[in-house]
Amino acid sequence: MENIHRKKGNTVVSTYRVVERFISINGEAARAGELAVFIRFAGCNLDCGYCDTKWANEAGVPYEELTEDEIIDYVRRTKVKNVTLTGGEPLIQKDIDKLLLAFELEDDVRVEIETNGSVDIAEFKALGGNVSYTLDYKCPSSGMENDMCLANYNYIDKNDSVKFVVGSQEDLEKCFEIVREYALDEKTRVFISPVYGSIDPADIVDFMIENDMNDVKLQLQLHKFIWDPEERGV
Ligand SMILES: C[S@@+](CC[C@H](N)C(=O)[O-])C[C@H]1O[C@@H](n2cnc3c(N)ncnc32)[C@H](O)[C@@H]1O
Ligand SMILES: Nc1nc2[nH]cc(C(=O)O)c2c(=O)[nH]1
Ligand code: SF4
Ligand SMILES: [Mg+2]
Repeated sequence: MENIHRKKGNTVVSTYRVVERFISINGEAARAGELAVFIRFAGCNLDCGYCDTKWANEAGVPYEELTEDEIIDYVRRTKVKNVTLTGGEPLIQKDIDKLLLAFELEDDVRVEIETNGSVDIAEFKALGGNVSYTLDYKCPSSGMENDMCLANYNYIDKNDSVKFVVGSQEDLEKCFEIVREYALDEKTRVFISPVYGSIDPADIVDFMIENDMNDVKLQLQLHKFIWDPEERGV
């Protein structure tokens, strides 16, 4: 993303394009059901056919330009311990490494990054800290499968997750193949989630049973059951 800076005295500080920030329960992955504070950044390098947040990726989307201090101050004021950085694609935001380092000083918070699986996470993992990565594997129906950075499976651990958002039997078969090829169920948490409204979750369960997928979890996006699935800020 384009570099944006703001001056604070003589110091130039980075700013981040935030399209929405809100408190909710996390509807997805390892901390599903727990309170979380969300920071959603503008812009994405992919264009998944099913994306439920396309609006955040549009060129003219309104955004706030927030500094690290402003983001961290907001998170502190919420008193919520789980922070989800999402988008758009959080890991293509200019200076996101600086924001992650700033979060390291916050002892009480756990940061989760929802990332699309196309960005090499090695340099971010090397920063350490209280950060976990929820990495999508973009299945065939997303149209973005060729962009996956498979080297990421060398860096993930049990504090991270790989999520397969599936919309078809072909997606399920690809999920099975990738989990097996990279032994993902031994290295990390694995979630299978339906593309909302595109596949019956019961078909996912049948597939899991038929293929002895013991160490993966079906995950339905909780927020889409609690609120209108089109609603923002939840
Ligand atoms: C909107 S994306 C933003 C973060 C990042 N760009 C990514 O793709 O992981 C957050 C999560 O929502 C999932 N998602 C997007 N549209 C969806 C849909 N229609 N049904 C189910 N999950 C969806 C994505 O696969 C991803 O796991
Ligand atoms: N409640 C809620 N939980 C979420 N977990 C991941 C989300 C995302 O869009 O990345 C999300 C979201 O948009 N809402
Ligand atoms: S990578 Fe994430 S934000 Fe980007 S288009 Fe796909 S689902 Fe949407
Ligand atoms: Mg979402």
